[in-house]
Amino acid sequence: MLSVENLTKVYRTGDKALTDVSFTVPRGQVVGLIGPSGAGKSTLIRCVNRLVEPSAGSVRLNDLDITRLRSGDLRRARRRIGMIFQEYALVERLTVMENVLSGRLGYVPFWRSFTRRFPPADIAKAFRLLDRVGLSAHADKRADALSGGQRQRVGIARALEQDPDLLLVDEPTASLDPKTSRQIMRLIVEICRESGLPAIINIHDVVLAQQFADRIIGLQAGRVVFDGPPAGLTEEVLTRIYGEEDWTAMRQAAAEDEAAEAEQRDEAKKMMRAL
Ligand SMILES: Nc1ncnc2c1ncn2[C@@H]1O[C@H](COP(=O)(O)OP(=O)(O)OP(=O)(O)O)[C@@H](O)[C@H]1O
Repeated sequence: MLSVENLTKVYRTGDKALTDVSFTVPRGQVVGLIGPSGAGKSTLIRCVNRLVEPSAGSVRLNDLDITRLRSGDLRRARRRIGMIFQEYALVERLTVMENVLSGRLGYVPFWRSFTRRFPPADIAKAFRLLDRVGLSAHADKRADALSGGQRQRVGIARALEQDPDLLLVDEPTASLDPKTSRQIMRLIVEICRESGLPAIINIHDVVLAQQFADRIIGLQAGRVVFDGPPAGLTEEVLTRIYGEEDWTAMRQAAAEDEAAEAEQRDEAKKMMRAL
């Protein structure tokens, strides 16, 4: 379980990015973190693994107070926090398998990581994970030969190879088309449920968050202004989070996306009929 208590972050510039943020995420729960640009979503995700140092408050993962750890212990704790990124952060010239195994780098001794000699159990686990994310046929391909959706699947497998107790996911679908975005969100949520992993997903696409997350936390100017089930995201709540103008624009964009997808499906049908 992840427990965030009264988390506050003031950057050196004086920007107050988070104010008194508190919530707990139980095992297997996927939280969609939403809010307008500058609301503090990235800061919150980064404060959890202390890539950004919180100014006050605490972050606990199971029995470990992450906010009190010193460098060596913090490094060990970070191994247990899997991260999935918008731009996948793969090593392009390495194979899919090597990228997944790099999730173990925090665990293997330096000489082993240098020679890339991983224990058989790690390799067996990587094969199982590649199978789970639907990439077993691609294990030996170079990462730069994959599509965006496939790359993100590698990113997911790499995070899981770490044996994490928590997943932090930063805009996982921002570089993907709508259909692939839904597949990736579905995969992340299914995996979290199967393995009892708590997850926080920073996601700007409200429709996608609503469709897949178990719970939504809405940030506005660094404060939690909504914390509840996806069904609770009423117009009034969305206006509270995004303000009138932004929310209208976002719904318009979602409607346009949907229309574009429908058009693509029609085109595909026409082409099939013409064959
Ligand atoms: N390194 C930094 N130094 C100073 N201020 C920062 C820094 N990073 C973020 N901020 C400020 O903190 C606030 C929250 O930013 P943050 O990036 O966490 O928001 P966000 O919700 O993730 O936005 P976006 O959706 O645009 O990524 C903003 O006012 C931002 O300008």
